Amino acid sequence: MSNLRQVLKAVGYAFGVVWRTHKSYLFVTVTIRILLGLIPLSMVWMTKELINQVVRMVQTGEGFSAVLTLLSFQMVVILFGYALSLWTEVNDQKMDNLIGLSIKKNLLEKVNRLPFLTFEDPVFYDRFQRSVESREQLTNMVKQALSFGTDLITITSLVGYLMGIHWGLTVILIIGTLPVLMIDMRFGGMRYQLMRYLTPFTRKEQYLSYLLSLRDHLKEVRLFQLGDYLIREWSRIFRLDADKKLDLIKKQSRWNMAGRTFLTLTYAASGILVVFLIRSGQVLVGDLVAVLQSIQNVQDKLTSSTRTISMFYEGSFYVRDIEQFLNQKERTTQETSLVSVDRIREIEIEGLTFRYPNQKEPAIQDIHLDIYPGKKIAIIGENGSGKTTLIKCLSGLYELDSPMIRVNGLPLSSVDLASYHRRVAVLFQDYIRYNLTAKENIGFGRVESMNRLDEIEAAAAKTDIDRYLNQLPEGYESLLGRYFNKGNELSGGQWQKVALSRAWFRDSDVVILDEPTSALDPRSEIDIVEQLFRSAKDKAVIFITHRLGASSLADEILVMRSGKVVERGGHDELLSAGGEYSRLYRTQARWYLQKEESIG
Ligand SMILES: Nc1ncnc2c1ncn2[C@@H]1O[C@H](COP(=O)(O)OP(=O)(O)OP(=O)(O)O)[C@@H](O)[C@H]1O
Repeated sequence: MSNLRQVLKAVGYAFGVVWRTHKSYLFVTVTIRILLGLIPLSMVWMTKELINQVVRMVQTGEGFSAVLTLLSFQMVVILFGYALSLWTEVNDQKMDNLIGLSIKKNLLEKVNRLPFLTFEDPVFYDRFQRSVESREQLTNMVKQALSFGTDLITITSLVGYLMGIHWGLTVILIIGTLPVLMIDMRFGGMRYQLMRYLTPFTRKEQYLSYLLSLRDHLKEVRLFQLGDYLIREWSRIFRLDADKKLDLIKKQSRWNMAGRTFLTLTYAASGILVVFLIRSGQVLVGDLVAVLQSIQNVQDKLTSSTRTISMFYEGSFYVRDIEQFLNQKERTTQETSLVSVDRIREIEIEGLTFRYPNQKEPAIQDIHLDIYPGKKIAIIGENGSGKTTLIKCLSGLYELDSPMIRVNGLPLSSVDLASYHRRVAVLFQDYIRYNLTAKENIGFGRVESMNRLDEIEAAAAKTDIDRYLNQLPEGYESLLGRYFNKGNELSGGQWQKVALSRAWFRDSDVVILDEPTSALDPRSEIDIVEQLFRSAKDKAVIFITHRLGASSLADEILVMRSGKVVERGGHDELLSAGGEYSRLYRTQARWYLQKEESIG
């Protein structure tokens, strides 16, 4: 009973999607299917009339024109049915497009509204993959439901005809079909469970084939000669996936064979019953052909309907996946109580502690920091000490329950994040190298002002990348990267300058940069950091760096270790304190001096 509820709910959901996307499609397609459903009965009736008419003609020598008329009718009905089937195909394709667009768009919009923390959990990616795959199931479900409706009309009309001949024929039909239905339902559920089990493997298989085929990955794969290893690993997973599916199909085939055998036996039983009816003179020869044709027709439709029901059952699990995905908790951006910020005057971080999902230890602990326009802050520390986590929290990527971050005196959780993000420019270590035009690469910093080429050029000039961009074949309209034809590849440092210009182009109060100069040559680094500080006089700048030459220009330096701030202060103050910062600074300075001496 609960299975039936689950199936009905899923079918209702699938139809709801079509109804919302295209009502007129449903009307057209339902009408066609009703007509298609009635065609088999009319064919059976015409066959019966034709045979009886031929028998009469042979007996009396008259009625040839009636035979011809019946034949012509049959021809018209056959052609009409064919035209309707073609029309259905076109309509089904339209529906595929509409549902595909609607579901994928809903999923992507949902992804866009999910809290960033959701993406830290691998289970999310499994669920997303299943939901995307469910799209096809949903389309199939609607198509199958409509064919099911057509089949039901055919079955009801033919069963009505058979009932008129003898009720026993219907009973035999039902007995023959039940086992087939049960087998199909059982395997529908098993197919879904298998797909669920295989999702992480399918994702790994896709990941390995990306490693083997994407240019950025391929460099390392080739040079470390990882090709054979990765292909072996990919084949292992592919085989595991394929073997499991094959096992299920083999098992299902055995059961289907048994079900089919039983069904064929019931067909023979129906035939015997009809022969008895002819012998007792209850039906004519024409009826015999029509009855056998009807039984075969109904059995075919019933077996395809059981497959449809099993597919509904399987599809209902997918619908549940989509529903669960779409019901995930979203970012709190829609609440009307959120306060919009036009300008960031101050950010206070007080006792900020943050733990990633499923992790025992917090990644950062008890951080205190005051940020205001004009202040330049450098964050340094060993790998994994929590620097990036701190700026992710500061950027509002993670929703924090307690008011550990306050913006203009308000907890970040009560600030409209979209308005906050408008006033913050962030550049992460793993920034995006958009394989789009140079104009877009920089313009994305303030997408609403993307047509202000003079400002884009000014942002490019700040990092000195304008000279390079200007000499490209189509200037700022040139494609960057080699992903598309006619793209222009940049060096690592040039990409970083483009990304920095993007951050520059953003009209922000706070600039947050995670190792913004890691790929730059020392000369460019000094120029850019000095330029940044000069032109961002009225902005707060927070930057992470491993190069202590750059940090020496900051007003306040935070030294992090194991998620905590272990030292803080100005460059001179920290140098004279003789702690971690001074040790690191002197080590780096000595290294450069030694290099200089050895060159000298
Ligand atoms: N998504 C995540 N899920 C779980 N743990 C994470 C995640 N991201 C980072 N961590 C852990 O949090 C800690 C701090 O990482 P974080 O990236 O903030 O360090 P970092 O100081 O920026 O390092 P680096 O200098 O190498 O960039 C590390 O121990 C890391 O393993």
